[in-house]
Formats: sequence, C-alpha cells, structure tokens
Amino acid sequence: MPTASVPLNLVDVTLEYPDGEGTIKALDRVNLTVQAGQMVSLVGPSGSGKSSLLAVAATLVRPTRGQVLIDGTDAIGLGDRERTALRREAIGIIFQQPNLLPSLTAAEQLIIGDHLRGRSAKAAEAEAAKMLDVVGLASSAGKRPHQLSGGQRQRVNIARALMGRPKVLLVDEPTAALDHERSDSIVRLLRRVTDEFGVGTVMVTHDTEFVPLTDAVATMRDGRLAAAVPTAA
Ligand SMILES: Nc1ncnc2c1ncn2[C@@H]1O[C@H](COP(=O)(O)OP(=O)(O)OP(=O)(O)O)[C@@H](O)[C@H]1O
Repeated sequence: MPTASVPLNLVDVTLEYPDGEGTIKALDRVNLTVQAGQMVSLVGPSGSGKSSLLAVAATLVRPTRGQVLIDGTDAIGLGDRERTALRREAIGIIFQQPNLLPSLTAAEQLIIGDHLRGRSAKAAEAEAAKMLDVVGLASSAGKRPHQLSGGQRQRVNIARALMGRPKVLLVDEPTAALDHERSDSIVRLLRRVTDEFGVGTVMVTHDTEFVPLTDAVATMRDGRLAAAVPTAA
C-alpha cells in the first residue's frame, strides 16, 4: 500500500541574510514535520525567525541550505514555474491582514485568483460557494469588505486560502487585529478546517491562550526550532 505523503517536511533548513561584514542566520538547521490533519502552533520572541520559517515553507524564500518538501515534492529542486504551480495547488497562505479588494464581493475575492487553476468559471463559483459555507458566510457571499466585520473578513481570507484544496495551511498571526471573542472563533475555525480537509497547518501566534486548540507547539529562538511538543488538550 503506498504511504500518504507528509504535507510539510522541512529538513535541516538554514536561511542566512547578509549582515554587515557577516551573515545573520534567520533559520538555523530547522527541522519540522507536519502531518495531515495536524495543527502546530509556532511561538517565539520577536525576531526569532517565525516569519522566515513561514516564508520558506511557503516556497516564497529559498533557504541557503536544507530541504523543503511539500506533499512529498522537493520544492527547492523545481524551476520557478513548477514551484509557483506547486504553491498554487498545495499551499494556502493566511496573513494577519486579509488584504481583500474593496470593490469585490466575498465570492468574487475567492474566484478572482482561481482561473490560474484552470477550473471553469462555473466550477470556481460552485467551489467559492462551498468554501464560504464552510467558513459560515454562505449568506454573505454578495457582501463587499466594508459590509463585513473584521472577523468575517478574516473568514473570507481563510475561505480563499482553501480554494485550491491545499495540503498545507500557513497562518501568520491570524488574530492580531481581532478582539478576544473573534480571535477564539477564528482559531476554532482553523482547527475545524484542518480536521475537515486533512491539511497540515502551521499557525504563528503570540496568543498562547489558543495553543491548547492545536496539537503541538514548536518554539523558535534565535533561528533555532525546538522539537514540537504535544499540547495537553
Ligand atoms: N529580508 C531580510 N533581510 C535581512 N534580515 C532579515 C530579513 N528578514 C528577516 N531578517 C532577520 O531574520 C531574523 C528573523 O526574522 P523574522 O521576521 O523571521 O522573525 P519573527 O520571529 O517572525 O519576528 P516577529 O515576531 O517580530 O515577526 C531577524 O533577525 C530579522 O532581522
């Protein structure tokens, strides 16, 4: 029986930036494996390398050394076009700010980038309707960003990231702009979609309160990642 691929596997990843005469190691021999349906919290002080880890895992930044395996595919060995296609097909990225286009409805936000996936307009519309339903916004499909609350805008952002049915979800401080109640419901939603779609999710968070909703917590310090520890939940 073929074994299922691991959604995300970072192997001995080092990322160096020039720093005056020398270099600074934003990531220092980082190893991280995220299984399907697993949600990992990534915590650590400012400047410890959390955003760098997400950028490398998103295949947006090439590491100086090491391997980035997305659903079993070595992303570093691919050409630019293949890597862009892999990102589109396998990775969902959710930033702090939803970055929605002001003039588009919630459904249109999901559909606009989807033509690159080669789906028909009708199929894209159906998928957008499904994903808005998944995030609890079925009745808001026709609303524009200014007609939605901050929490609802973040839900549109999550629905958009799910449009390609990704294997990996990379989430950077999803609750930074939200009050406590909305933050809680956003993290619970991310937990649910991780389970429902069997994605491997990494969530950077300052809010340790939400860590128990995730399966494991990995701590960064000075570019080094300590082995992920299962949460008590
Ligand atoms: N483009 C860049 N050029 C040079 N140095 C960089 C660059 N991006 C990040 N760094 C450095 O790499 C280190 C890790 O930064 P990173 O942004 O990944 O940390 P972080 O944990 O995400 O911090 P924060 O919680 O403040 O967002 C820091 O020392 C930072 O200054």
